[in-house]
Amino acid sequence: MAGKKDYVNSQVSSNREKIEEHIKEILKLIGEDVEREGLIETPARVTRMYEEIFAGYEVEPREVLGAVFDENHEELVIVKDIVYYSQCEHHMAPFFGKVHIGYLPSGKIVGLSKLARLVEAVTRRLQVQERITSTIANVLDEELDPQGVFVVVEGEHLCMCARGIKKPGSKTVTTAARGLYQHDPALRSEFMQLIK
Ligand SMILES: Nc1nc2c(ncn2[C@@H]2O[C@H](COP(=O)(O)OP(=O)(O)OP(=O)(O)O)[C@@H](O)[C@H]2O)c(=O)[nH]1
Ligand SMILES: [Zn+2]
Repeated sequence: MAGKKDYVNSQVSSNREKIEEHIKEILKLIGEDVEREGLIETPARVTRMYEEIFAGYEVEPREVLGAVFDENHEELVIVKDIVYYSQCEHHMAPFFGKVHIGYLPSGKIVGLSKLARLVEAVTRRLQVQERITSTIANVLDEELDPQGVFVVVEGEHLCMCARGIKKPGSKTVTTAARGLYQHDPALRSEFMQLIK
C-alpha cells in the first residue's frame, strides 16, 4: 500500500518503456511526425502523467482513512468543495468537479484530510461518476458505522463537452445516501443548503 506521500501508479512505472512505445505508435497512426521537436518527449510525458492520474489503483480506498477516533460528536460533519479530476472509463477523457461529503457520526470520527484522501484514491482511476459517489458513501458507512452519510458529486465530462453531443457547461450531479439520509428529506435539504 502506498504511504502518505504522493504516490504513483507502480504498474505504469514498471511498464514505462512499453507504454511510451504505444503512445508513439498512436501518434504515428493519427498522422503526426513523432520526430518533430514538440513531440519527441511526448510519449515519456504522457507516461509520467499516467503515473499520476492513475495513481488511485495503488490504494485500497478504505485503507486511506487510517485511524478512526472515538468522539462524542453526534452531529453533522461536512467537508465540501473537494476538487477532483478523474478519467471517464468509456472515452478515457477527463471529467472533474467537486465532491461534498457529510456524515452524522455515531461515536466515531475520522481525520478531515482522510476524506480528501479518500476522494483521491477513488477518482484517480478510470471511473464513472456514479461509482465514485457510491464508493465514497459505502466506505464511510462501513468504516465509521455512522448514523448517516450523504455524498454529492458534481462533474463536467469532457466526453460530453468537447466531442459527441458537445454540450459545454452541462453538469452531472450524483448523490448517495446511507443510513438516516436515505429516508429523511429534511436532512438532505439541510445538507444541500450547507454546501451551496
Ligand atoms: N452514467 C455515466 N455515463 C457516462 C459517464 N461518463 C461518460 N458516460 C457516458 O458513457 C456513454 C457511452 O456511450 P456509447 O454510446 O457507448 O459511446 P459513444 O458512441 O461515444 O456515445 P456518445 O458520447 O453519445 O457519442 C455516453 O453516453 C457517455 O456520456 C459517467 O460517469 N456516468
Ligand atoms: Zn466519456
